[in-house]
Amino acid sequence: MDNTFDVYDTTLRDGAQQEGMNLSVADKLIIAPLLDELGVGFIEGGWPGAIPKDTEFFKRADKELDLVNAELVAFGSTRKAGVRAAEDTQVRALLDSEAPVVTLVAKSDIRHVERALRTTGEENLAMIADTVSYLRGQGRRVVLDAEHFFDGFRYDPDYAVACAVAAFEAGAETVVLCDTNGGMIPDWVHEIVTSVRERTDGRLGMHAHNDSGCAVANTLAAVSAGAVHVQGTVNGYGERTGNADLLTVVANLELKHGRSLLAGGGLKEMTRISHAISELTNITPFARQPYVGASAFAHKAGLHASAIKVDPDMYQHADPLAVGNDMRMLVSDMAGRASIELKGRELGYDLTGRGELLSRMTTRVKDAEAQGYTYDAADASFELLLREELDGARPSFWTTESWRVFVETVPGDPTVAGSEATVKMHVGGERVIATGEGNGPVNALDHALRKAVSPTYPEVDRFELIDFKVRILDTDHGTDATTRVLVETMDTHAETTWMTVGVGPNVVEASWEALVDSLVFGLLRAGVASRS
Ligand SMILES: CC(=O)SCCNC(=O)CCNC(=O)[C@H](O)C(C)(C)COP(=O)(O)OP(=O)(O)OC[C@H]1O[C@@H](n2cnc3c(N)ncnc32)[C@H](O)[C@@H]1OP(=O)(O)O
Ligand SMILES: CC(=O)C(=O)O
Repeated sequence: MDNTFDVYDTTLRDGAQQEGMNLSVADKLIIAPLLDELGVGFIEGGWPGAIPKDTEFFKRADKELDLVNAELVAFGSTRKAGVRAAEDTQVRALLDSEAPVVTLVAKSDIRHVERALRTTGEENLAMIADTVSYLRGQGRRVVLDAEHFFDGFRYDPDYAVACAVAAFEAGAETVVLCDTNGGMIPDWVHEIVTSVRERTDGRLGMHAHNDSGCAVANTLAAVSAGAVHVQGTVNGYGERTGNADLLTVVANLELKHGRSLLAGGGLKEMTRISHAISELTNITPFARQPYVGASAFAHKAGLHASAIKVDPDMYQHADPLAVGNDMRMLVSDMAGRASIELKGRELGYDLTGRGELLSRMTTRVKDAEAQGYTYDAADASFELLLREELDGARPSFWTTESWRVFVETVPGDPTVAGSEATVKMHVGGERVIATGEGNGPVNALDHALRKAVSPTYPEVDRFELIDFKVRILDTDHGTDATTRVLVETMDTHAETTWMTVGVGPNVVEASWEALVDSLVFGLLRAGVASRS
């Protein structure tokens, strides 16, 4: 048996079956080269003949894609019952796609054959054999996805194995055992794959869905039982709870089993490619995704930080750089001096040997967090606090004398709804009074603040507020509860973002604090000197 190991990506086919995902042909043409760059061996592009967009994708892929590492695969089903493979329109569409590899889905659970296909077990075996040998005769490499294999095997092992044997005898290079309903657990998978290996000597693969939460573990169990082909999707996209996350599967096989699977050392590109594909699918990346998630190597507990200071391996199962990710320190009420020191280092401040300062900072962070501040989400506010401790005073570009805001609504007249804010400040050596209008009080304050400071600090015009989150902290206090506001700001020139936090007895006061800090931090980061 050929023991070459296949990494087979089905993001563009099974991944696209995820609720809410809608990939255009153009999206697929951008994602395919990213998968190729990752170094997978196979890219399943879709089902030509069934889905018009996929037919179009293969037509354009033939001309527009220049894959270096991967073979393009067309997916489709075996011929229909009672029809010759050569006359089946779906099979014809697979050939017309010009893909060098075809993956056929075939029923391998006798109950599905009889109840869903409404045909006999014998005819289904003929459908598999005919379609595989016809495509082989047309010069295509063929993989067989044995649908519902595990459930089918548990019900009637002889029939499930007969489907695999029919495919091998007709020339399929690999039979992929599919946990289509995703309900398997690793020990069942290991036992079944082992048993199938005892009954056939062809190449076996694994295609797992995540309904039991075990898709990655099931894939690894299949590999340890002898499977030599793994299927999955980037970021675990897929129908219902998704497919096995191919990134996690491959990272585990490379880093724990010591195999080299991705061409061109693609492992190091994994985090970047995962996030680039999230952008294209328009699905927010999952922060806690193994290996590539933003939180995958983020440490919050003070005790972890104190050991990490000695050696990062003490609290990390793998080197984040191996998958193109990075270690991050989170500062919160769980921080200790080591957390502050490491966070400072991450932000570019060497706090080695500054024991007293670290103790003061730790106390300030814990006290502020007890009031509702949250620094693990607001690095910029943490840095301002640190600067204050280091310089002996908070960074300052102006002083605020007062601000006020009022809201006007006339019931029944939506044109009157609006807010107006006035700020009185000392900026650039002058007393400035500025007003701003907005559709709400925070918007009006933001306008007034910028109007007051931008003649002296025109840099603020490039700072854009891109996200604003409000959280009521004492939910049992109703309208007089403490409010926390998180503001995300972007420097449109530098294309960097930062988060600031404000806490107050109401949303407007909390917002003011977060807004002021966002501009102050932006000016500091842009290297602007105080002109006050
Ligand atoms: C487990 C998986 O995820 S497999 C991939 C599933 N992906 C998709 O279904 C997406 C693309 N699907 C489609 O566009 C459509 O469902 C199509 C074109 C495939 C079929 O649509 P229709 O022709 O309208 O068929 P309909 O939905 O009525 O029934 C499915 C037909 O496929 C047949 N069929 C189902 N599985 C198989 C199979 N493995 N081999 C051969 N025929 C099959 C059924 O028997 C039924 O045939 P019938 O028309 O003779 O009754
Ligand atoms: C083939 C496939 O997608 C499945 O069985 O889940």
